Amino acid sequence: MAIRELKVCLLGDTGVGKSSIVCRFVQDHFDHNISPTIGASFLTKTVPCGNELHKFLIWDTAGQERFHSLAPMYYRGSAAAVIVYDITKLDSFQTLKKWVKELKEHGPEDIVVAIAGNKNDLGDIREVPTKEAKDFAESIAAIFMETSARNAVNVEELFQKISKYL
Ligand SMILES: Nc1nc2c(ncn2[C@@H]2O[C@H](COP(=O)(O)OP(=O)(O)OP(=O)(O)O)[C@@H](O)[C@H]2O)c(=O)[nH]1
Repeated sequence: MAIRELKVCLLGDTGVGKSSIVCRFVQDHFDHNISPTIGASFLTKTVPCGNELHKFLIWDTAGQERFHSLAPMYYRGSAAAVIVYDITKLDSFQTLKKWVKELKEHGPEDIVVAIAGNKNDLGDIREVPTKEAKDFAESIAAIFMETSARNAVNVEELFQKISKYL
């Protein structure tokens, strides 16, 4: 079976759950005490897609502001970017919009953008309405999903969608 390599990077505010999403996807594991990423980390996972195998080469970037300038190294050359916000933090949705703008200005022209509203297990303290995020995603032709790395909701599905798009 042919193996296709797909480079994907994760972007978004610190603490939104980028590493947790990757950890759920790659290892099917969740860690309440996961440490903030320093610089970036790299993981891979291979999944079947039709007659092919898709090998995701995943760059999980650090969301802390001091690492912002490193991000272009990871999104340049990426086939897809997953931009993550935390549904319980309106600020993280504003940060997501800044990432969308930066990708538009400096990212690869044909990059597939997926928006993930993470921590949807915390719906009772939600600050970002689903409709607002969905409408925004539609306006930029991005994939949209609300996920929970903790409860393994829509994480696999998110990467499957990206896989199909690519
Ligand atoms: N309730 C809940 N907590 C989550 C979820 N995903 C991540 N967390 C928690 O949120 C915190 C931050 O998660 P990380 O995965 O380190 O966030 P990050 O976006 O990678 O952060 P940086 O590495 O600093 O950019 C941790 O305490 C996680 O356990 C989720 O789906 N639900």
